[in-house]
Amino acid sequence: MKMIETKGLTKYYGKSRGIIDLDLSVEQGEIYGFIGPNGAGKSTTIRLLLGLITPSSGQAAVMGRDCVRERTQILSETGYMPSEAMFYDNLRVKEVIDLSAKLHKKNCKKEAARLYEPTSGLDPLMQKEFFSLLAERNREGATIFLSSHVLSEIQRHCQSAAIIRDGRLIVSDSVEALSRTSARRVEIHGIKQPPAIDGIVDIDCGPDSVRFLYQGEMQALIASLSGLGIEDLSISEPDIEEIFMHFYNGGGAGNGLV
Ligand SMILES: Nc1ncnc2c1ncn2[C@@H]1O[C@H](COP(=O)(O)OP(=O)(O)OP(=O)(O)O)[C@@H](O)[C@H]1O
Repeated sequence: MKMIETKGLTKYYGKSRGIIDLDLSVEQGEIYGFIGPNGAGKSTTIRLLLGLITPSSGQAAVMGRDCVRERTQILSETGYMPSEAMFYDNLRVKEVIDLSAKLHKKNCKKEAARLYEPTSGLDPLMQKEFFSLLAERNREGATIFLSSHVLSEIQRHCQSAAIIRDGRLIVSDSVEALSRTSARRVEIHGIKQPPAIDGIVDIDCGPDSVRFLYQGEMQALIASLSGLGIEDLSISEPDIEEIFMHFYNGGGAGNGLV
């Protein structure tokens, strides 16, 4: 069963854009990441899923229930923890999670779906506790929808994810597919400028080294380096933050990774 499904979901606040034409699909039992910068539309989407606001157009369903007509049932079966909950300093993470469940249902183990906007204001130890509790709830059967602007967090804890920017879906896929790229992070010591070939972005020149992202034939890169007096060379996979920054910025919906 689809735990969350939206089709063409759109919300305008007067004339200002909330989200536009959002299609999401979250399977039962997933920990699903929802990634986007500030103002992208993450909270708007969650408020729509909980039926707290009504869409301008399009549909949304949680556990097969319509988010407008069946909002009361959705609220009684879903846990929601907004990021602001973390500002109650004297509550422990577990207490906040359980409180959000108890607000709606006595036995949180039976709870079917949970929506979180969690980690602002959490110190690293609390974050660790938070994610281990989420994993525990997930093992008990809860589907988790985790909204965040921290990509590495999503990469570590989610199976699938959607990336949203300026109110629109950029891409949704398994985290593994989202992290896959042919681009490489290259660091070279002994030169001050990158080699003169195509496919080089994000150049960072040091006094005796240069770092960049390279997308292209490895042979072409190696050939371009010959005779440059290189002392050391390392080639590694870029992390998901770099992939997002350099290969999703400016892309439209449906763009695949490089
Ligand atoms: N009540 C409101 N009235 C008018 N505009 C709003 C309202 N709530 C949100 N917006 C606008 O909708 C857009 C999406 O905001 P939203 O809060 O959903 O983004 P977000 O991704 O959750 O951001 P953040 O990570 O900062 O919480 C923004 O441009 C925001 O200014």
